[in-house]
Formats: sequence, C-alpha cells, structure tokens
Amino acid sequence: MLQRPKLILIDLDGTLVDSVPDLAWCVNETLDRLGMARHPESAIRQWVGNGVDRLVERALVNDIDGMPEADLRARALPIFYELYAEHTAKRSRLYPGVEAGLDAFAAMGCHLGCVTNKAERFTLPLLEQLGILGRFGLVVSGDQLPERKPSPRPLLYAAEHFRVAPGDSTMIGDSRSDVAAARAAGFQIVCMSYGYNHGIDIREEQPDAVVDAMNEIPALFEPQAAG
Ligand SMILES: O=C(O)COP(=O)(O)O
Ligand SMILES: [Mg+2]
Repeated sequence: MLQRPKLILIDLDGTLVDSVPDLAWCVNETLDRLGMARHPESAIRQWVGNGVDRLVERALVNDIDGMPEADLRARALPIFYELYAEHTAKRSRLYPGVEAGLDAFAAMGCHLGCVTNKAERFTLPLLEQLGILGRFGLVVSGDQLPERKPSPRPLLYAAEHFRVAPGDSTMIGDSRSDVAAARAAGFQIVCMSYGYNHGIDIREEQPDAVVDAMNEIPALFEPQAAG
C-alpha cells in the first residue's frame, strides 16, 4: 500500500491528456510549410515530454538527441506556436478514468496541482478546453520556473505553495522525468502504463506503482485512519 497523500501533483501530456494527435498534426504541418518530410505519429509520440521547443527540435532533425541549426529552429518555432495555439485541444482527449480519478482525489480532501513541462501559453488553454482547469489549485508549467522536470524544483515549489511536506505528497506521471523529479523531491510516484515514456516501458523506471487508469489510484492508498 502507498501512503495516503495530502497533495497530489499530476503531469499533463501522456497522463491526463492524450495530446499527441494535436502535437503530431502541428509538427507535420510545420514540416510541410518548411518543405521538409513529415514523420509518423508513432515517432512524434516518442519525442514528447521535454517541452514543445524540444519536440520541434527533435522533429526537425528526426532524432531524440539531436539539435537543428539555429536558423532552421528560429523559422520553425513561430510556425509551430501559431498552429498549436489554434490546435491545442482539437484532437486531444482526456484518458478514460481521468475525471473519475480527479473526483476521487477531491473526495479524499487532497490538494491537487498540475505540473507539466509544456509552456504555460498552451497548458492553460488545454486544461481549460478539456474542462479540468478548475480542478487544480495550482498549475506549474514548463517555462514558469528556472528548472523543469526531471528537476525536483517544480514539485517542491508546489509542495511549498500548499504547505505540504514532500513526504506527504504523490506525483502521478508517465515518463522517466516524472519518476526522477519525484524521487529527487521525496514524493511517492505512480505512473500510467499508457503514456509517452519515449517508447520505453515505464516499469523500467521502477515507480512505486503503475496503473492503467487514473481511477485505479485511490485504491492504492492506505485507508484513512478511523476517528
Ligand atoms: O513535453 C511537453 O510539452 C509536456 O510534457 P508533460 O506534460 O508530460 O510534462
Ligand atoms: Mg507526460
């Protein structure tokens, strides 16, 4: 059993939202406009998780570790930003079990926050358009603090905001960055089996638990002490 948390922080892409259909559409439209070859959605899926700039950089060189020339990057990013601002939630959907999971966390009396590496200008509209922005007492986006996941900093910032100790906090995510950030922050970490961990099974990162749907998570926590 996992300790019953007072604070739950939840990752966005690959955890709450299947955002790859919009991200892939925008990446490929950007590549088209630059006269470059498109990529299959399955490749693009592996590049999500380190922010939208990093996604575009990887797509421009078709390599998760690569970096494009500065002027190609500078031409591509504004095209992608303009497209993604329009296509933030056109094809993106909440995963099954997310709303029921959020209901259950609220019923447990937990503070809830969203901690993502996605830039704020896309994070807030995405949460809003999918109808779950109001569920979170705090949203920490990838460009809001000097460091993002896998740094523990956004998690510790949120714990401080809610005045909850890291040892009473749980992170829910889908990638090795979420596991690393949670471990370094002293949070418990639960991962979703369905997310985007760069094509690698998240079980290899040894989170405290792996589940197939968010509404399975409340049953992992020890029951509330009587009285
Ligand atoms: O790569 C991104 O833009 C965001 O990814 P995350 O929500 O999984 O942190
Ligand atoms: Mg994620």
